[in-house]
Amino acid sequence: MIDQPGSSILQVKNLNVFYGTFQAVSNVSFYVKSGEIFGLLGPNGAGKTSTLSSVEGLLKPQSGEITVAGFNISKQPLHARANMGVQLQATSFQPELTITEIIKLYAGIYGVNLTSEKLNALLQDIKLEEAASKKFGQLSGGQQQRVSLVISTIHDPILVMLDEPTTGLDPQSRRQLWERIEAIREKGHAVLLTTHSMEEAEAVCDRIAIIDHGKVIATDTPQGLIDLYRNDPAVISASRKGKITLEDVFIGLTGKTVRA
Ligand SMILES: Nc1ncnc2c1ncn2[C@@H]1O[C@H](COP(=O)(O)OP(=O)(O)OP(=O)(O)O)[C@@H](O)[C@H]1O
Repeated sequence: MIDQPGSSILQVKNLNVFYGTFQAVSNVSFYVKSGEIFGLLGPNGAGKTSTLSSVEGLLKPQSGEITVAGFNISKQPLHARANMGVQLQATSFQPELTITEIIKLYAGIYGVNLTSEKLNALLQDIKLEEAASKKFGQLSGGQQQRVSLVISTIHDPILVMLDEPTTGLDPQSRRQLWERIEAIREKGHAVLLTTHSMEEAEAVCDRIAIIDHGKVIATDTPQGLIDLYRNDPAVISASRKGKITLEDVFIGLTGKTVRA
């Protein structure tokens, strides 16, 4: 049941994804409002990427309805996709191209008029102005992530989707990326991200959904989930430091077993 979607930019209703006979996503529903950062949390194999790929239109779900900015992803895919920005994996970019060439290439693909002032401002913003002529393949993982986020937001989409955006980043780069994600929220746009970091979920997400075995098992604000489950015996037994954290709630709800 979707409660109070309000001014939702993204609505996902009763999403079901199968790979052959295996059901990876089962009746998943959630919404993301304007000015909201929404996190999908779940153990390995829970169905987060399958959900994200369905929203991105890269995967055709067996059933369910997805609307982005009011456009149905299967009926009006071009309109829906024009309103979203997807952070691509570093391996999606041509390593021989320079940062400048890659940013210009994607600006062209998205039909964005990128003046040299705007390009310089973007490069300054991600602290890569001096590396502008470096080949993408020569950048560190963190630098590549920053370029990738710039590209996903170059056409100023109202929904930005990030699959584990800060994995492998040092604390400084992670903080900087969080600030960039928060700047998207401040514009009144929406962010859907996946993360394995409970710290990240608590630091930047306004609401989260915990997914396990393809199903949403809880949705609330991080603090709301802690308050709701703090007396749950499984959550208390997961607690390590005498106080209940979001990670304790996550382990309490999804179990201690490492997924195959
Ligand atoms: N192309 C595919 N063919 C068959 N099974 C798949 C395929 N893609 C994903 N799966 C399976 O679907 C389930 C959900 O995978 P998914 O990648 O959505 O999980 P996830 O929550 O993103 O996991 P992780 O945290 O490990 O990235 C897993 O059991 C996975 O093995």
